[in-house]
Amino acid sequence: MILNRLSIVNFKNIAQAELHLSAGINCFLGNNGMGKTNLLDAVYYLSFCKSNTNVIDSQNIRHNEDFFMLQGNYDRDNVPEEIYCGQKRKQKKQFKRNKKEYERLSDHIGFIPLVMVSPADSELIRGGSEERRKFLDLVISQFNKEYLNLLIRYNKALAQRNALLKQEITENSLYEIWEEQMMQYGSSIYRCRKAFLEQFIPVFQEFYSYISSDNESVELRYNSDIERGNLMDQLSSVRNRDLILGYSTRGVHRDDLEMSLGEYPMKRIGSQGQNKTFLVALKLAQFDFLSRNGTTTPILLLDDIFDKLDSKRVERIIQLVSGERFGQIFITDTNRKYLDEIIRHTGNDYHLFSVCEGEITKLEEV
Ligand SMILES: Nc1ncnc2c1ncn2[C@@H]1O[C@H](COP(=O)(O)OP(=O)(O)OP(=O)(O)O)[C@@H](O)[C@H]1O
Repeated sequence: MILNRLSIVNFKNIAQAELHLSAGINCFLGNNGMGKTNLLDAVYYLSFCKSNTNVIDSQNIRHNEDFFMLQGNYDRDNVPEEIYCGQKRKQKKQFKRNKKEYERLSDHIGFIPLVMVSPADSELIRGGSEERRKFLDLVISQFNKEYLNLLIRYNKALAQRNALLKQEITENSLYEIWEEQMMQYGSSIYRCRKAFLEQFIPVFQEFYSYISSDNESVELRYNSDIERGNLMDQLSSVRNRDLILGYSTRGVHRDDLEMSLGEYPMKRIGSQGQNKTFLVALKLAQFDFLSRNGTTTPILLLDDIFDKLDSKRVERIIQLVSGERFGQIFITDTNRKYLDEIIRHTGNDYHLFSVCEGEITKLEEV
């Protein structure tokens, strides 16, 4: 998937931009607060029909303006595709593919596959288990449509059981209906997560080793209550305790991915650079997985990922993403002098742009 041309009007601090992009690496350089992330967010928007940072659509309209407009002209395996998004204040957004408006935005999601790595993703490591389940669910549901259904059904049964617990109902038969469903859907969710991780973990480890030049060993371990035995039996055995707590303490809604560096938890002992490497390796493994299981190579957005990484690791990441497994890449950085040099050494096609107070200008390569 290649974004050849991007037009932006009034999106956040970008008043107007018309960019012709490289099919290889596109690098956006500028000081803090200039609009680099906003530009990547515009690319993200055209894939996911929403901003990665701001959930309220109208807040993405440039201050004191009435609308924003984004248009991307893509090459999807040699087929041209035009994606348009228009948002006026107090109106529903318009989203069109080749000038035809989508009836449901969900029909578009997945059509322009994209993976973004941004500083906010550090929650994946530092945050609670919910962040990691969200990550698993997002990646799996992008290629397995049935998975989303399983999650919906499981969550419904869980909500019903929790409602009984909150009302302090003690009749066993009422619980059993929902506990059976939690077991049935939960076991299927477990199998999907397990199968996904069996493919995902070796790729993640391969990427981490490459970026860290084999200096550290990292692990990802999947933990689930399903592995402790029959879920229905477990739920019935903890029912009295759950009644006191008012929520369900067993099930796949508590699954977690244990992340470790050597023998210790990553979030406790990892340095900032090691955490960043871990995160980049996770997201690149997500990219690899989507690429293998999807119909076209995703676009990769790397927002401000080089902060806290030493020059060796930056170089390894650039080498990795400019290799055959990756496609078109967008990178932001704050005027890092040697980034230009590293990219030039890869021999890939690349464009450099400067971003200054929302104005984007193409820089000539030296
Ligand atoms: N709706 C809006 N209208 C006008 N300006 C906006 C709007 N939303 C955000 N901004 C401005 O965009 C700027 C932030 O841009 P962005 O996050 O892209 O910066 P950046 O270049 O990525 O910086 P950093 O290097 O610090 O990450 C801020 O100055 C903010 O005020």
